[in-house]
Amino acid sequence: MATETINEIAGMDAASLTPVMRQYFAAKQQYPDCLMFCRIGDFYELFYDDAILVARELQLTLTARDREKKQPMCGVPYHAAEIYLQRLLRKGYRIALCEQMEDPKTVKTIVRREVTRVLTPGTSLDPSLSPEQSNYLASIAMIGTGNTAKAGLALLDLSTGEFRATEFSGASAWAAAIDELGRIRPVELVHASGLFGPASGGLLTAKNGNAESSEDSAGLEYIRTRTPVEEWVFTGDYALPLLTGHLHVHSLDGIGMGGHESAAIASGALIHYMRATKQGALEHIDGIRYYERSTCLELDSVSVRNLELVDPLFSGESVQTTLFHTLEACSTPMGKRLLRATLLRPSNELAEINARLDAVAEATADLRKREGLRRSMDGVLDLERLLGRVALDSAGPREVMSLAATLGCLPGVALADKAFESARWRELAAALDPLEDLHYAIVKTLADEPPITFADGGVIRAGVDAELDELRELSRSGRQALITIEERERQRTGIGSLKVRFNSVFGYYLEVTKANAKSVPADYERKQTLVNAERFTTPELKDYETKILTAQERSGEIERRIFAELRAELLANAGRIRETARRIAEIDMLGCFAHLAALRGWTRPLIEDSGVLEFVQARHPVVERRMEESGSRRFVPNSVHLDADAGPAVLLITGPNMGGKSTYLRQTALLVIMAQCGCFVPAERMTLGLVDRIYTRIGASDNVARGRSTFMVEMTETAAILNTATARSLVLLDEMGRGTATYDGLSLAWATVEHLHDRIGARTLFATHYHELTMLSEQLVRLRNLRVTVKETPSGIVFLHSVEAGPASKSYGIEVAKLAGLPAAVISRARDVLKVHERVESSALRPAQAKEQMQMTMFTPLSQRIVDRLGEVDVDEMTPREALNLLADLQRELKA
Ligand SMILES: Nc1ncnc2c1ncn2[C@@H]1O[C@H](COP(=O)(O)OP(=O)(O)OP(=O)(O)O)[C@@H](O)[C@H]1O
Repeated sequence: MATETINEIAGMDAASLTPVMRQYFAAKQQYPDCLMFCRIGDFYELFYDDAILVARELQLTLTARDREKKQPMCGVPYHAAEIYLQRLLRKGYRIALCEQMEDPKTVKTIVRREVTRVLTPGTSLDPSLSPEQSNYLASIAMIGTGNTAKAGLALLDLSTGEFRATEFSGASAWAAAIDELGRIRPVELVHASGLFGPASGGLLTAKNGNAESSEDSAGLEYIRTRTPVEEWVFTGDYALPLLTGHLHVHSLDGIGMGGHESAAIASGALIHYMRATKQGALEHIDGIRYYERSTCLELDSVSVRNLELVDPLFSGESVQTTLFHTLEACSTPMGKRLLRATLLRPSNELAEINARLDAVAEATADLRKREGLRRSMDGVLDLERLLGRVALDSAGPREVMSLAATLGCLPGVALADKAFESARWRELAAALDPLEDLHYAIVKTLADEPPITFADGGVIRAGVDAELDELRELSRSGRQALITIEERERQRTGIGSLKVRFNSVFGYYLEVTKANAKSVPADYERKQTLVNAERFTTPELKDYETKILTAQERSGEIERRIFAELRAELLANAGRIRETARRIAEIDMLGCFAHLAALRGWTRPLIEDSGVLEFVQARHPVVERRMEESGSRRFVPNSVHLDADAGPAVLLITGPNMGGKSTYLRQTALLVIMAQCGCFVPAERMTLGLVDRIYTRIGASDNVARGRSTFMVEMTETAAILNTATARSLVLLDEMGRGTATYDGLSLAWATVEHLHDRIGARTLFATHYHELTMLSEQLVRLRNLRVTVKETPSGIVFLHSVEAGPASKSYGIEVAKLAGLPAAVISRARDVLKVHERVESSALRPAQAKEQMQMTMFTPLSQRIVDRLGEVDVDEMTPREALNLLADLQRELKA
């Protein structure tokens, strides 16, 4: 199969190409980064490299346009194209649709073709998107360097019209922006072409999602498509007026972005990109929100992943391990999305958190009002996405009617909300615009059950437009007249089976069977002859046909016009609709928190501005729920007591593998996040001094796939913590240092704990298998040792999962390995080796002797002699005294 590249072929003699191929190459040259879907008749065709690639990705048959098979080609039927396009977009490709701009029937030469739209992952609506997922298109703008650097981010979710931006300053601006992107995980990132590396290649060979990562772009590997655009798009002179012009304001101050130039440039660049990809009217992008990360509890992308807040740690795993799944009991898609966003950005403001908690407390305490509120949202559909579809002109009459159904629920929601007293409920009720005027505008215009499309008419309600009513009457009476004609003609001709019929090619006609053709009167004009029938028309029939068809055509036009007016009215109110959607989302999320609190008996956390972190009898919400669902053991509650100002600041947790150390760490972080979101918590009692940032270093993350060693990743993450944590942060370190030689790891862990304790003073939970670290409690006054407990039984150990004061005495690693099913011989040998190790460590042997003994032990196992002697004796022949003597003998040998 020929695999010439487009460039090679484009260099061919243009005269040797067919006109269609010339059009194809012209389009391809304009959009070289896109897969070119070229409309030819009833198919979209792809050629050359695009054809080869798409045939492979979509498992399509690759054919050829010419005999020598030098022009590979594949195609998808036009009517079924959507499904193929979505599959390619999900894989990160960009697609250009090159359409026929003329009706082939009306032109004699070749039809004109033009690219009418460019589809990219961030600019197309994926119908399979779940309600809670957002489909962010992002852009990043960098201005200045060093301490004066600013990194601006803009995010746009086309499906809802949500448009927001933020900015980071100083030497770490770039890293912070990349981290924010890692948390949000947009599907597509637009950037200036030279931003990520040499101007030639840019960040990545962004073409078709086959991105190559570079050091600079580490942290961006989750973004499927990265799109470089010309540098000038990201300049203030171009992007700022574009943004203010689009949003109809005079200055950045008008949209709350004064002083945030890099954020505004990133936002303007997104508007440019939307226009460049021909996304049509962008009316519903009518505002932008500037947000600050500092008003929230900061969670870096590593923690978001490690704690499985919204996605499971490894893609493809069940979502049941996520906090989002455990907390998701919202009634509306907007509520689900807000919950997800809130988990990623819990609040850091005391007043805000308490306002939410007050509202949740009130709704938790009153079952009747709470259920009333939740029931009022039963019929509420996705207001934001429906609006998005209206704006993109992809909403049909039925969808606009569902929008009306949702709007119809709003007064009920407002009423249910008004039943509550607390400030937040009142604010929400006061601000909730029930949009009754828009509801009325839709229901008074559209029929109760409109058809899906305009083809059959009947979209617009009777009484809306006098001309439409008249035309409908005309076509109704016209149809009645046809029935009368049929009846009359049957009598006149004596042909009982004569029928008046219609088809789109011949219009109305009289049909008689062949057998009756001889009885047809002379004034019938023959239209068509079939095998069994003859079709005729008459001047009278032609007259009615014209009347009916003209009336139908005209009423179709009127229906479309009225629908377009309705759409324009809705779009003119897009801002109000979106604001309302935001309030509904908040009402829904608070109702969901109250529902969970009541259902699961969760308690209200006491939030204050202090260094305290105290949980009494707390449970891990996700693990507990999964245990309940599987009907397995009960979760064992545990307590935490930390006080960064005046009490213990570091908890050092030791204990066996599988003892519950990681669960204890994660549970602490999750409860802090829940509390700062305004949610009640699974604990008997909780007092929390506001946390500004949560840092986690838990287990190996999937960074290894990026080509960095586990140890390197661990140290990079630890460095980030030690460099940026504050006395108000919460630091969780799990098994730090295990990725390198024991003593190196131990020393690093030791120094890290000291640094956290002495210099930073952050509330810290440190789980470790280095028992040596427990000695730190003698030296560090604000460090406490905790241990997860186990019970030793004759058949092995039992995990109690309860956390107690004091260091663990043993690590039980070999017992856990035994439980895991390691062969008995390996377990027995490991026990021998361990004993020698322990003896060497505890004895006063000089290093040389110790080494010698270790080597001897490793290669000539002591136990072998004992095993051999045991093998030789015949137990049946021994007296009890002989057996005891042998046992004493063997023990002596072992101790020697
Ligand atoms: N408090 C608890 N109550 C009941 N089960 C628990 C509790 N804590 C942990 N578990 C269960 O014990 C298992 C091991 O927990 P975890 O991974 O936290 O142990 P670990 O001490 O961190 O182990 P390792 O040191 O090997 O990483 C998990 O399956 C968890 O479900």
